[in-house]
Amino acid sequence: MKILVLNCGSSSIKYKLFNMESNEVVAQGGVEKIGMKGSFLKLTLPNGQKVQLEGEILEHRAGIEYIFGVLLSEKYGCIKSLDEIDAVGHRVVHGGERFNKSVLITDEVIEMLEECIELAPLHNPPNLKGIFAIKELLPDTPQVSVFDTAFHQTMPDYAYVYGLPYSLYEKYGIRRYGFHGTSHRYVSKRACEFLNVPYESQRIITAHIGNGVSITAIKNGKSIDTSMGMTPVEGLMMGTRSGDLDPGVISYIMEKERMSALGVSTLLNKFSGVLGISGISSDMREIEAGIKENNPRAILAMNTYNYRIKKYVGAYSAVLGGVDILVFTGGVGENQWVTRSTVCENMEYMGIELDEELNRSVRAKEVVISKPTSKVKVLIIPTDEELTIAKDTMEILGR
Ligand SMILES: Nc1ncnc2c1ncn2[C@@H]1O[C@H](COP(=O)(O)OP(=O)(O)O)[C@@H](O)[C@H]1O
Ligand SMILES: CC(=O)OP(=O)(O)O
Ligand SMILES: [Mg+2]
Repeated sequence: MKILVLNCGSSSIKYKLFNMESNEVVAQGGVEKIGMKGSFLKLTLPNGQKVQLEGEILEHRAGIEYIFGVLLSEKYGCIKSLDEIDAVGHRVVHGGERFNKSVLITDEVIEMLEECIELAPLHNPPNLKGIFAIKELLPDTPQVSVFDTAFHQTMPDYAYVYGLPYSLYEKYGIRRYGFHGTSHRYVSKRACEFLNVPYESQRIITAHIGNGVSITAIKNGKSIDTSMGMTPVEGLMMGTRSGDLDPGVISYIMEKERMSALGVSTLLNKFSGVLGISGISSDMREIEAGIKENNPRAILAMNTYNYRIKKYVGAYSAVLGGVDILVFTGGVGENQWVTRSTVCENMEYMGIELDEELNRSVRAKEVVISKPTSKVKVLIIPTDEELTIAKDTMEILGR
């Protein structure tokens, strides 16, 4: 059985084609700069080599057609006919309160997804474009929607409600939803399998530290709190997103800089966080390079970034009543030892004892990085959102 997983963003479409019998990725890549000058498709060949193919890709449907062309091509292809694709699984960012698990996409589901657009105007419209394109191009192929928000629907009301007039929640659904749920679910379960402990009775903190950053408290297999909010800008500091901030600052900036709502949203989402503080880049590898050159703003960006993760670990330890497992994942969580080390520093009081030497020497693989005496097991678990989406898709189709 072959399942195509799509992650449609505003100007990009990432794809992976899985052979579910062997759990293998048979093709992967992405279209970038959709609707812009210089759009292209980048693919990774089975031998790891990367290939870039230029093409005029004006909108999402054309992007998916381009991907199909490559999947079928003699030179880079891996299938002979599109009929070999048994199902398509989509990453959908916002499922609001309507979806607490993955679903088969029907016309009724599409209507509900359209109702969620208001909550995620940046993310859901491109997700829907992908769904519509597949509906047209592969009308007989089942599609499944896997939501970033679904795993967090188990949060208690006191964790998700904001301190605003309750009517705003009733009127617009303004509350915490949380994101990266597919990743938090996958790595928390994987950690328990790896440690051979029952998922249903653990207190787990999962730190997804990538371009977007979020942290989740999981008790007895359920998300009970998470750092992202109604939108993915709340919580930890990220590559380009501010994370937590005094709400008073927003109206102040709008007034002082004569900024519109859209302007301030762009500022908080695209020009803040690590990029905003450092003035160098949103990419942690470049921040590390800046630190080597003693760039004070790179140092400040790194310190702020790590400090905030530590603060949330402490908060979620309180929320969970102690911690059994702490998981690091995402591009930074898997690769950057200094963040893991700083977060775990002086945490012996709550049972975290990191094996410093081991932590420095490992990256991007499943490994326990705490000392054998550590009460809290600290792990790196590389996330795999796409495989989780493919597995959900297969499960929903009852195969
Ligand atoms: N070797 C590394 N050392 C430090 N940071 C890294 C390394 N590799 C990747 N990263 C960081 O991971 C980020 C991307 O994380 P990832 O989880 O892949 O992002 P996305 O949210 O786009 O899926 C990059 O911006 C970079 O900061
Ligand atoms: C929802 C979200 O924050 O996703 P990403 O980290 O992929 O930007
Ligand atoms: Mg990611």
